[in-house]
Amino acid sequence: MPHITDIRLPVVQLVRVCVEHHAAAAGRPALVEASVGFPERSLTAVVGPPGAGKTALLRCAAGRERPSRGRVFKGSRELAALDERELTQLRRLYVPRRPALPPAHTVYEHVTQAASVTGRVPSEAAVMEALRLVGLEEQAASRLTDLSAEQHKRVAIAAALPVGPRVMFVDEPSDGLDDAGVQRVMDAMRALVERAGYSVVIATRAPAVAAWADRAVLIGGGRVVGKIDWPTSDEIAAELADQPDVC
Ligand SMILES: Nc1ncnc2c1ncn2[C@@H]1O[C@H](COP(=O)(O)OP(=O)(O)OP(=O)(O)O)[C@@H](O)[C@H]1O
Repeated sequence: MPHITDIRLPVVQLVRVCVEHHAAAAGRPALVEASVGFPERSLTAVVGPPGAGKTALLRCAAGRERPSRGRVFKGSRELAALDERELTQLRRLYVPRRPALPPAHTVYEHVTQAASVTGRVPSEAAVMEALRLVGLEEQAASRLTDLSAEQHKRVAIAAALPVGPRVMFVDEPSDGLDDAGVQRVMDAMRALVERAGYSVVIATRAPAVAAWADRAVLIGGGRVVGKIDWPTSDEIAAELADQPDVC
């Protein structure tokens, strides 16, 4: 079992992050003084109701959105100090709710091409290892059009693997999937943690999905309102229900 201790340096850390870009339209800031760290070799679920700020938090952590205030660190370095290549690497590690994949490509071609945007073409061994980690090595030659929504999610995760830091942000991994699909996607993420030492961060509305994680970070109304280690679905649901200002 992986251990979470607060003395380990987080792979990525947010310190009092505020996102106010759309505050006027939304009626409130997307994030308010959100502080959270994501330790290596761990699966963290950011969980809360619709509009709570989960996507904003993951996008800030992945360098896709610049906070209005506060700081984001990758290891000991602030994102603002990273060069463009390092930022591009980090941004690729965010997998959106519905990844758009080019239909004409095979799985192998897509992972190779997607990983090459940072300027380094991954070796065949690195691509096959990424596909093995997400359980798709036998689909390497399949066209993306022939795969299911669940397999698309795993391809999108694999495409982020061959280059870059060992951290991964997956927005709503269970969106649109049946129970078997959720199981396969979560198994793939658990493999990244256990077999490759990744810090995997997911955003989800569903306490039952968050219960797969080593730690649940509860978010409501743009604020981090709680953290539960080794959470159960019931504990998460109860804690969220107790929050007066959760959305
Ligand atoms: N481009 C935008 N324009 C206007 N408001 C926005 C925009 N992006 C985010 N928001 C607002 O910021 C807040 C947080 O949104 P965010 O998408 O981070 O929430 P979420 O918890 O991921 O929600 P969901 O579960 O529905 O994906 C919401 O109030 C949302 O309406």
